[in-house]
Amino acid sequence: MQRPPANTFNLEYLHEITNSLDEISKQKLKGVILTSAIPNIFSAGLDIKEFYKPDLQRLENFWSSVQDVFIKLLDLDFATAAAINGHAPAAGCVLSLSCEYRAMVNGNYKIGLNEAALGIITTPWIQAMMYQVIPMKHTETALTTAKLFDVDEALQIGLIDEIASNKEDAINRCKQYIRKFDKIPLHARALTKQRMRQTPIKILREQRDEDIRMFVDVVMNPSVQDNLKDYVEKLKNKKKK
Ligand SMILES: CC/C=C\C/C=C\C/C=C\CC/C=C/CC(=O)SCCNC(=O)CCNC(=O)[C@H](O)C(C)(C)COP(=O)(O)OP(=O)(O)OC[C@H]1O[C@@H](n2cnc3c(N)ncnc32)[C@H](O)[C@@H]1OP(=O)(O)O
Repeated sequence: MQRPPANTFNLEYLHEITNSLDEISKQKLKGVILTSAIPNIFSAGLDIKEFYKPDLQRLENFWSSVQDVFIKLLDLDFATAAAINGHAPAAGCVLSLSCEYRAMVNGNYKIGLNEAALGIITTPWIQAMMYQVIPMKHTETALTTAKLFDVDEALQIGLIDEIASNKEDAINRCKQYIRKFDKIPLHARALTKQRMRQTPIKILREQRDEDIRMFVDVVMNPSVQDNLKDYVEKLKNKKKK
């Protein structure tokens, strides 16, 4: 990912990602590694500008595009791994959860889902993605407390699989993970993966419209807009301090 300054997802970038995923799905690949070209930030999540004082039509398109990206990512036949070379809050964390394996670079980085702190409720398919990786009890506590984990904590609860010393090491660990499937029939691997992931995929496919309505309702809630206003200001003012 290379969308400075923080690899955030706006509508256009989501379309680019969808096109790339369509492209790679046609190729006979062993696996894909998601990482960031931006030092210290894997992804800062969704672009807050998309949902602060939004245009309604664009907001609906935006969430529908988020759904598209995750349906495609969860459903990829080949192995997926994330070399998390920096902060991965919110949708940055969800992106890594869509992969089968996560190596995170050691450093003063945070990963987790902090939406509740903004008054936002995570949707059922995202909750399912998290409790397929870490136990339900940890998921509930993490989501309700808007917990952002440091690297050691993330390893301890299983939110990441390994700690890497740097980006290259993280990528090498991802490659080693992908090589584990060299001798496994592709079809068997792909179907097993699909069945393991059927909960979030099924929710996403069957409840798309309801999910969009829920998202729009949450975002347009006046108290959420107030929270977002403060949050945007806080991010802007960070540099001035
Ligand atoms: C709100 C969603 C609404 C409804 C959802 C409902 C249901 C769905 C539930 C879950 C779905 C999945 C979740 C999605 C929600 C999100 O992803 S919301 C985004 C949440 N992200 C964050 O809270 C991260 C905010 N950023 C940071 O904490 C820091 O930037 C970070 C620790 C990542 C890096 O810190 P640092 O290295 O110091 O860099 P800066 O803070 O200086 O940032 C660099 C520039 O990037 C801009 N920026 C950072 N994050 C965002 C962002 N999310 N959107 C837009 N812009 C962002 C920042 O302003 C700086 O810009 P500048 O250089 O000043 O121009």
